[in-house]
Amino acid sequence: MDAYAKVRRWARRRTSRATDWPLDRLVEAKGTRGVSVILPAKDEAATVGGIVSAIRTGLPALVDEILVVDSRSADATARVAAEAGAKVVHQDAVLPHLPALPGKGDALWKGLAASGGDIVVFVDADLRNFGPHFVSGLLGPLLTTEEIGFVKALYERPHITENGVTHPGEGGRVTELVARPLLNLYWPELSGFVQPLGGEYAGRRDVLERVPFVSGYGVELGLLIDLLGIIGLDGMAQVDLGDRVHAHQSTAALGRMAGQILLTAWSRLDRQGRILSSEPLNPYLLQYERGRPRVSDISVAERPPLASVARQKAGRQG
Ligand SMILES: O=c1ccn([C@@H]2O[C@H](COP(=O)(O)OP(=O)(O)O[C@H]3O[C@H](CO)[C@@H](O)[C@H](O)[C@H]3O)[C@@H](O)[C@H]2O)c(=O)[nH]1
Ligand SMILES: O=C(O)[C@H](O)COP(=O)(O)O
Repeated sequence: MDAYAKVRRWARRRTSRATDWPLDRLVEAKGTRGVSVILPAKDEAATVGGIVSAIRTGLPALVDEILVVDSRSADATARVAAEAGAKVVHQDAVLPHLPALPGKGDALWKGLAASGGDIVVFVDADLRNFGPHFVSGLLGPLLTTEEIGFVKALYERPHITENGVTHPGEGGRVTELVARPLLNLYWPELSGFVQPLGGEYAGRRDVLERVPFVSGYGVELGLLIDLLGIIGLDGMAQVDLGDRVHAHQSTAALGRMAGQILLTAWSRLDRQGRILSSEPLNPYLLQYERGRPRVSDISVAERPPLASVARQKAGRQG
């Protein structure tokens, strides 16, 4: 039996390219719906301004709100983003009655809470080759196909070394070494997503508010798995955006990211009743830096579906 027949059928039906979605068609399809673009940003002063400007000047008729969530930056991220024309909120200032949590997933969830669009696009703030097609491409299937509730980007990912040497197709190490094997093991229906960990995706607010957001780097894997349970594979699509160039993290940092992704997968297996956990998982990771041991806390917490949280406390305007 061909285990991937369903995935191939889905991929044929639900994969498109950014060039399939011309702007005039999208603006017409948008109608009166509001679109918010949310950028989680921790120390991204070097890139966030250019991305905000490109969205603001390139997609004035398509994007109603650009929101940068300053994720405890130590640099000028907030100022640069505001000067480029974004609305900026600090991660810990949104829903401040809740205990603060660190991490990208929490920044996204706070962005969802503080934004107002009917359709929400998430874009990483460290992209080096951003163009407006990142946003318009993701909006294409959502604005034109009622049954689609979530759209994920796919792209080619080079690995660029510190000396500037480019290795085409070698980016996405955690994707290839951890996420893809995990998905194929336990959720093979999701194996058609070419970039399951990519930070660029979009969804309908009413869909995104029905799923939890893992606080750290497990957020993308958690969303895919949880959305599969809510809207099914056919409610999801992917769009080819071409190439994506971003800032690479060290191997040790990617080890901690991989740990958070494994913890997220484990929590979903547990929730789905697919494992019997007799003792709590160890939330620490022991790594060796040039032979020297270093222990990191890689634990992840979770935010509940936003719909279950009092809306008036979200700090929304209007
Ligand atoms: O505590 C944090 C950490 C990161 N970020 C931002 O999140 C985005 C992506 O973070 P980054 O550290 O650059 O992640 P990558 O190494 O690029 O990891 C990839 O894989 C992760 C795990 O799935 C995804 O979350 C990322 O979007 C994806 O690009 C960037 O804008 C960061 O500034 C935050 O807002 N808060
Ligand atoms: O998605 C991933 O696998 C991580 O972001 C690592 O990507 P990189 O290997 O391109 O840095």
